[in-house]
Amino acid sequence: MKILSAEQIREADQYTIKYEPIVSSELMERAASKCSEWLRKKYDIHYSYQIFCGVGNNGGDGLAIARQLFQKGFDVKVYQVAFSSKKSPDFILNEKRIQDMDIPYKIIKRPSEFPPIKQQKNIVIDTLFGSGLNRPARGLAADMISYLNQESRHTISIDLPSGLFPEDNSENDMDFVIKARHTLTFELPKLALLFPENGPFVGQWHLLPIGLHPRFISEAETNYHFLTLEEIKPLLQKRKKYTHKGSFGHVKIVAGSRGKMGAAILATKAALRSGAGLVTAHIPGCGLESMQTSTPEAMVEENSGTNILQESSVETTGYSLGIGPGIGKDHSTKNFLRALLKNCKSPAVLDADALNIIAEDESCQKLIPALSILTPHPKEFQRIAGEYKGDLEKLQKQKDLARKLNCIVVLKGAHTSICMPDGRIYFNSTGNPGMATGGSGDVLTGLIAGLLAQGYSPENTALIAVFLHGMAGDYAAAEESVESLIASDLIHQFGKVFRNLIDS
Ligand SMILES: NC(=O)C1=CN([C@@H]2O[C@H](COP(=O)(O)OP(=O)(O)OC[C@H]3O[C@@H](n4cnc5c(N)ncnc54)[C@H](O)[C@@H]3O)[C@@H](O)[C@H]2O)[C@@H](O)CC1
Ligand SMILES: Nc1ncnc2c1ncn2[C@@H]1O[C@H](COP(=O)(O)OP(=O)(O)O)[C@@H](O)[C@H]1O
Ligand SMILES: [K+]
Repeated sequence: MKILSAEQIREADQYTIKYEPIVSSELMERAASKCSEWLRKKYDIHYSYQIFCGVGNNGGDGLAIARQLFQKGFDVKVYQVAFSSKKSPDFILNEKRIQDMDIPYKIIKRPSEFPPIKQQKNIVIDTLFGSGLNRPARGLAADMISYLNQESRHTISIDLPSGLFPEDNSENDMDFVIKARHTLTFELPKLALLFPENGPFVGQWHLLPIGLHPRFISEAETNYHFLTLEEIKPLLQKRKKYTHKGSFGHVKIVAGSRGKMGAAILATKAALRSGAGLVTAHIPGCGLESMQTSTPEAMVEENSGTNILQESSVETTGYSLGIGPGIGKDHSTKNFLRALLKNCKSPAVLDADALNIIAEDESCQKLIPALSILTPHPKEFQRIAGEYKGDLEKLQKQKDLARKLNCIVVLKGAHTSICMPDGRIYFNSTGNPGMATGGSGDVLTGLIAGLLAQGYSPENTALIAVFLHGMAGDYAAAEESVESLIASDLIHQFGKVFRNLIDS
């Protein structure tokens, strides 16, 4: 699914109006009815609504939502926040409709007119600004936003939390952005909804399709995508009858040190459960017994080091390598990694301490095979890419790094972003906070290495693995809870994930 800019979304609205064709007020009516349906599904008739409208089309949405809820018998109060006299034509039309009905409607011109916010079974609908915001909120609008943030316990924003720009908020004044519990956004996700720093404003967001013209969307150019099931399903290969273990590649997990063998075991098990034909774990001697006992399906190759990985020759030809979980940063491990990378000619997966080591050693970065997949979490990313001010700058640094190293950079977190060397970025749609638990990254490393071994391109490997990993997290959380989820649970869910994706 594409992520478009505010400008492109405006064009998509206009294109839909012209070529569907549909009059703009009808498009607004359609958008509003998606919102009121969503609200009615979630909140029963005992809930009341206080709807705060600006004077543009976002405010127009608010007026139409108010009318639709009122017609269904809900207790609705509507407020126009008169921060400007320039009302949009569709706002004026909907204002007229509301005034012709018996819906309580007040115009707020100054803060002393702010109404009390009902606390019990009451929803505040925020339609002050949507994608038309062109400067930070000031004056009456800013005061209204502060007041609602202070008084309302249950705010739902339409299209965007008012005050938030759809992409770049680096120059915004975040004191004057609505803090919503839910954001109902139209048709396509906006970049700002995917940034962790905007989480407190956006709350949980939901996509409501409003039937923008598919031709415009399919022809629109963008570097940003939202990764959904529809994109992933066609990428998956079904196993053929006359295949054998040699058909599914050989993974080598290079991982572990004393006290951190769990990382190696999790990555190895994940590689096995990803469907790789063979998996070998290259580990320090201290891990031999635990690995063989916990994971009898894997072969073990003992490093010359007892407690850490140190210089020894490792065969890399014919393997998909997953390097880094739990290896530490000992001087001898650094030398080992350098020699390993020098030797390795095909794309590998680099994670955890492998990334921390290359972060400190620029010359080592040049040894990373082209189209390798790097999987830093935000702290590891900062070590390699340097400091950044906000999430937009972080994204730019991610692009710079992917281009510089000619690698795929998977920046982990909620909505993990996957950046290709040419600058395309995919944001993941699966996963949940239950996955913020030690070892879940190691599982991802094993899964990526396992898919890579089976012949998926590095690009498709990264997309599929991140999506499946999150899906496994969602299944695990649904079966147990986000609180109790541990990394091994993810591996246990791989079976169900594959079955649902490939066989369905
Ligand atoms: N036909 C359409 O184009 C559709 C538009 N829709 C809604 O329309 C919204 C966009 O509407 P608009 O473009 O009218 O803009 P908004 O309603 O988002 O913004 C309101 C107006 O306020 C002004 N403004 C911007 N920043 C301001 C500030 N800081 N202080 C004071 N005034 C400011 C702008 O000139 C803008 O016209 C979308 O977010 C969506 O909610 C939906 O109804 C779907 C259909
Ligand atoms: N809040 C969250 N929502 C979705 N996914 C998350 C969240 N927090 C963490 N994850 C996922 O869990 C994994 C954590 O990886 P990482 O930080 O490397 O853990 P570890 O090093 O302990 O294995 C990543 O794949 C990340 O995307
Ligand atoms: K809004």
